[in-house]
Amino acid sequence: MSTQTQAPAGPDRPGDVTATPAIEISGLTKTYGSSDTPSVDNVSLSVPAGTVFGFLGPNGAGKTTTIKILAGLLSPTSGRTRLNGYDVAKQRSAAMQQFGAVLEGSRNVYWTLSAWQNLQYFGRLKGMRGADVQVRAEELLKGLDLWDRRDEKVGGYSRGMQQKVAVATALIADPPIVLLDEPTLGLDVEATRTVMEWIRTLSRERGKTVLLTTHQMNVVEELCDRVAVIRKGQVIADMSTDRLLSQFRERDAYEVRIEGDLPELSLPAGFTATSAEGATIVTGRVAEPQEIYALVDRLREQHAVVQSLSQVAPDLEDVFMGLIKAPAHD
Ligand SMILES: Nc1ncnc2c1ncn2[C@@H]1O[C@H](COP(=O)(O)OP(=O)(O)OP(=O)(O)O)[C@@H](O)[C@H]1O
Repeated sequence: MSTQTQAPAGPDRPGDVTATPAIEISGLTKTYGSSDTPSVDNVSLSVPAGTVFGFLGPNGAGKTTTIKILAGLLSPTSGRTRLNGYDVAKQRSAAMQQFGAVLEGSRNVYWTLSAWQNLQYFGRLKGMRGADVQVRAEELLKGLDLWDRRDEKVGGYSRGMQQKVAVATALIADPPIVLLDEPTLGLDVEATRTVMEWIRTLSRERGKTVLLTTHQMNVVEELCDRVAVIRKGQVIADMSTDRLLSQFRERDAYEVRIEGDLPELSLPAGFTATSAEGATIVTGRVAEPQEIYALVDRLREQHAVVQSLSQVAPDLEDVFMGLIKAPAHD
């Protein structure tokens, strides 16, 4: 007689992080109410532990819906999501211990409480001991430059400070997975930098898995190891960030800055000139790098003084448009 081993109740292979993806989404579909069209349509993705994964797509593509399902805030119409091997629907309590989340509009923060009170409240809610919450809250508030204003109500903070409190709240219980929906939306340059440095530290030094959505190309470029692009609820690309960027660098535009106001310049097809504060900016796209040298020669023939030549990185909208024309996976 043979003995059958029961499948473990937790992750498929507990402790084996290489075998269990941190985030696993299989055939996920969500149709809201009586809508005919699914907002998330048979999405499957696997995010290895320790990765910063960019979940990208145009407005209304289905990113927030997917994150809300991962966070257990919405039920899918069909399909399955697992966090560190724990099924979000069937092993809810264990799955909820695996992540912290920053959702749109800092909804994981109480505005009438101070930053300190928010962290105490959410730490206790996550089952932490009071003494541990105090230590962790101090570490987070100091790290995010909020310590001096920890006793003020979050509602009175600037948008950047509120977002930093949202990040701190998500990290209070030191979860292995961090879900960040537009973590830098509406932040100024300095606050964006702080939040980005934190995300990088979380991944590189603390081994966390980060899934983030963003519309900012620099965030993708600087932080993400891998990206998936979703459009109309469907994944149209799932590849390394390097591959995504190299594919689109070829389509990059160039910008040549010329001394003086010279809108009458004769330019090759595809280039345009605009005046800008005592200078002229010539922009356009080239198929071959040599074309840019031909442009510069032509400008010099017209006695234009070239001050600078730079490549303009594509923005994410360009990337999405390119992917729609040429879907890609690797
Ligand atoms: N509560 C809801 N009820 C009905 N439809 C919804 C609801 N929430 C989202 N949707 C619809 O689902 C689709 C996907 O929305 P979702 O917010 O997930 O997109 P997104 O990719 O996060 O967009 P954005 O970048 O603008 O935040 C959209 O068509 C949206 O209108």
